[in-house]
Amino acid sequence: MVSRNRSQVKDHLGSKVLNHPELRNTKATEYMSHEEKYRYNLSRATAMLKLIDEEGMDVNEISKVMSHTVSGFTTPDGNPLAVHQVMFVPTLMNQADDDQVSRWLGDVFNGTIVGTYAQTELSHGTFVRGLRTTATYDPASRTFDLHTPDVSAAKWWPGGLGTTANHAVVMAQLYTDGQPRGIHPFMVAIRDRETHRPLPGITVGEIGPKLGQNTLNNGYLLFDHVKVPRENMLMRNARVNEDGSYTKPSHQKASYGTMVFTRVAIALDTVDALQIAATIAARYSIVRRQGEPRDDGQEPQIIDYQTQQLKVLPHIAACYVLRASTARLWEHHTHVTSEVRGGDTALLPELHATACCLKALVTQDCSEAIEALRLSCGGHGYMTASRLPALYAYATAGATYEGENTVLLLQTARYLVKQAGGSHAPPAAGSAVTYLSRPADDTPFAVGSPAAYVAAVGRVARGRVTEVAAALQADRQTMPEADAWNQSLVQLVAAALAHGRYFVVREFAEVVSQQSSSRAIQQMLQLLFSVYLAHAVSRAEGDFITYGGLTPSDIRLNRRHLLRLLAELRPHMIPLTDAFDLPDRLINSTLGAWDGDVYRRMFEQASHSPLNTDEVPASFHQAMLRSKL
Ligand SMILES: CC(C)(COP(=O)(O)OP(=O)(O)OC[C@H]1O[C@@H](n2cnc3c(N)ncnc32)[C@H](O)[C@@H]1OP(=O)(O)O)[C@@H](O)C(=O)NCCC(=O)NCCSC(=O)/C=C/CC(=O)O
Ligand SMILES: Cc1cc2nc3c(=O)[nH]c(=O)nc-3n(C[C@H](O)[C@H](O)[C@H](O)COP(=O)(O)OP(=O)(O)OC[C@H]3O[C@@H](n4cnc5c(N)ncnc54)[C@H](O)[C@@H]3O)c2cc1C
Repeated sequence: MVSRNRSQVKDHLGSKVLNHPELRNTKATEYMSHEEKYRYNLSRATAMLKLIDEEGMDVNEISKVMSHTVSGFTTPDGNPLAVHQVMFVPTLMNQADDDQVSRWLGDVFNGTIVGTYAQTELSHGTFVRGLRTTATYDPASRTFDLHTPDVSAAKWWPGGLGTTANHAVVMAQLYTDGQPRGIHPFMVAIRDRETHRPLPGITVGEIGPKLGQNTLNNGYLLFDHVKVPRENMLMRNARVNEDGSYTKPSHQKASYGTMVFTRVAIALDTVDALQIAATIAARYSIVRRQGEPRDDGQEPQIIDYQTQQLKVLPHIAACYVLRASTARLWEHHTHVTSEVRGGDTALLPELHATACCLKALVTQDCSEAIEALRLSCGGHGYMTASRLPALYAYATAGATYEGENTVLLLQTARYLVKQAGGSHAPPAAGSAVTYLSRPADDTPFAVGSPAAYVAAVGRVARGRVTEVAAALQADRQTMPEADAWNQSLVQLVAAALAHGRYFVVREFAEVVSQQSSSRAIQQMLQLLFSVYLAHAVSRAEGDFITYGGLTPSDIRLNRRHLLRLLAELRPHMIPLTDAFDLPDRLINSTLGAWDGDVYRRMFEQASHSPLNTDEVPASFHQAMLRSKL
């Protein structure tokens, strides 16, 4: 397959799955049992993997398939092979050495090896250094002894581990020569390739129901002194030689590379979920009429209420703005990864800092936005068939997995305060933090000027970062580092989010300025940007007064400006969501179909309820009448 960008891959696969003999026909899964749902989603995930294979995609393109637009259709209850595709395969590609890649990859691609990424334990997820699974090297047998010291160190959460995977990349504390060497990845067979039974010493199973995505097939895993050959430690970065001598990786956190990649992918993908939710809410807000009839005798379309415009329209603008910045992050990741593979890790700290704060900002914004969009659909938004609950469950999981958001924002803050204090290597040209070492942009604030808003967002970021850096510095003189850090946690998180917001708006400003193909498109992008900026100010008015140079009068003007902009955007709402180019079957919502035939669809989906099969369900007689209540 020729190289395509992510959006082309998504469109291409979208049309392929809609016409694929094993994928095109869907079933409603709401009334299936846990086991039936798993079987249905697994068989579709497998058909999808075959399709990817037929398409001849390379590993980089496989990760693009993660697009929620496509995977939400193929595996509506969660893809049991997602972690295989998005974490296991990339970990092998990036952390196994060339010999190991050639040893395993054939079996991975012919489906003999199905894997997961087993890092989190019952008692440790965030604090990776605290993981307690051990891998102790024995030079005599040239094996590692993998062991779970007690139940709190059981691996817990890995996707696909429950009943699907037969291999895992296990992150464990390495010991050689009696010395702890930190967390390292090991390729471990956990189930027999033929029988799929757990191998000796392995205890494995599924962890049970969750808020959503119940067929991700998350699992638990314990090791009772399982012997793993030396050649199964992934050795692209660190090495253990036969005699037990140990070679350190070129970068201390080289083994955390998969997490950086997945954070970037999650940020991109959560915007897909927001686009779907925004399309559903926009279409429903046009169809739905309710209230005192107007002069034309019709009840108003709910989108004509100002409050409804505020609930829906800023999130459509956010789709455009966040799509652009996450796409830029993806490009940046691709570039830095190739540098790191070539041995140059100079750009890694900033990539890590940016990936952490964008993953956090995007998943937080998108999950809040999807919930607001769900509420904007009133009672019907609460129906499973609206798809909005599942979209929320998907987006909010992204706020926790792959690094809990607060924790990731603190990683970004750590980088920012070091930059502000000059204790980090100076940023490279084009870095996203150069503004911290320059005087603040003093462009005066003016409603109607996107450049003035961007400057104000920059002043907020700069003000937040420099203020907390100074507070931290002062506290460090009087108390231990951990206490000083803890005294500033809330402000550090706010500083990292402000930095993330500045990154996002600068990237979009560039997109708008570079758009030259059509004046009309540029004007529309400007309008979307203005809505996003005015909404951002309205959500953080205190910050814009405290750090951004806005006066209370500017704040009042901005509130009015935002409402005017929403009225201006309102006639474009449907074209702007149609432009996401989401076929009805990929949207899969009673409220969000293109033809707006909402009420017929709602009745149609109710007909699937098993409680409607008989006029009087047997359960009624069994449970109520017999109990003579
Ligand atoms: C919170 C973390 C980052 C702390 O890690 P720790 O080892 O304790 O950090 P230190 O305090 O020792 O060192 C900080 C130091 O290291 C740099 N750094 C940290 N991470 C990276 C990285 N990935 N790449 C480059 N550099 C990194 C950091 O910048 C500091 O540098 P200094 O120069 O300032 O010293 C860590 O524990 C962590 O990442 N926790 C989150 C755990 C997590 O994300 N788990 C994911 C599990 S898999 C999953 O959830 C799958 C989901 C399914 C799906 O995605 O579908
Ligand atoms: C759907 C799903 C799928 C997952 N898939 C996988 C997988 O495939 N593989 C895998 O290995 N893992 C997986 N995970 C696990 C996931 O990565 C962890 O749950 C996540 O990293 C958060 O860690 P935790 O659960 O330890 O949260 P905790 O760290 O216990 O978080 C609880 C609270 O403590 C706070 N907190 C913790 N540390 C700090 C700190 N230093 N400073 C300030 N506040 C702090 C957090 O902010 C949060 O409010 C999955 C999780 C989910 C929900």
